[in-house]
Amino acid sequence: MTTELLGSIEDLTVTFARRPRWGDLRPKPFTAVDHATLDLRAGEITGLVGESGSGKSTVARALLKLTPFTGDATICGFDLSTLPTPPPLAYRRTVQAVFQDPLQALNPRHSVADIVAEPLVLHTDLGSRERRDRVIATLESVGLDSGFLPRTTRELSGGQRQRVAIARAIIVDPSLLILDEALSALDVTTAASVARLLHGLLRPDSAMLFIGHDLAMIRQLCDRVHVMREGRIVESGTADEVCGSPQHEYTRLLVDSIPQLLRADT
Ligand SMILES: Nc1ncnc2c1ncn2[C@@H]1O[C@H](COP(=O)(O)OP(=O)(O)OP(=O)(O)O)[C@@H](O)[C@H]1O
Repeated sequence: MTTELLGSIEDLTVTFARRPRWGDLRPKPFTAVDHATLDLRAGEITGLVGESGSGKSTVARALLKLTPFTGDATICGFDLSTLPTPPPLAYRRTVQAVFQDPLQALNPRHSVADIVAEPLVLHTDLGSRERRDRVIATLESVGLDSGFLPRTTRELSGGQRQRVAIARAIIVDPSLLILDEALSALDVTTAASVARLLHGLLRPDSAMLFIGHDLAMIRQLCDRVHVMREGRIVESGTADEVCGSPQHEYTRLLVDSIPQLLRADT
């Protein structure tokens, strides 16, 4: 089955200036992402997996226009190389992101109602009544009821906070949702239930980029997978291909580190 291409990223390269050793005065270029090429397809969750420091978050930051890059990237018709920084509202509505630590991303003094409604204030001209209805419906879609509206994020569990972060990201119907280690801080059961929720939230005309280091979770959740190592994508394929018969030695190491029970084809 061929699916519509929603994002096309070719030769994405991000270079930072870095002092190689303590005391070095001159920073040297360090390539965090090295000619990464990947597609994002409508109706699919694409996984980006690799060990810590392999460049996954830097790919996400480049797609959000938070870090400069070279190469070509077109997301939902937006050519990122010509898009200004910061990107226009239309792009920020189209591409939303959820990160690992919702406490950092969500204002701890604001109520859940205000946090989830904020993108509606920014991106739509809905009145307060419509906004409230939409917030309640979106909270329900992530498994939270209206009792959460007055609470602050400090009063929530990690899983509930991450659901609030997801509600805030999806309330404006983004075409691409980037999840950068969004489940990594959750316990296994909560992570599994949020993963099921994400699967249910995927629309046929939207895509998700799921970044993580847990290949077992990636296999359960994603349609396609790209494996990153030291800034390069070393292997790409369907989740079953990559996890079931890994071709690259590094992917084999990742697969071998998954407990047997999770690896078994079920
Ligand atoms: N602003 C920066 N300046 C210099 N180096 C950076 C910067 N941001 C990231 N790096 C480096 O780029 C490399 C890739 O970092 P990145 O955060 O993308 O890795 P990651 O795969 O997402 O890791 P993790 O799983 O731990 O989040 C790392 O070596 C990191 O130290």
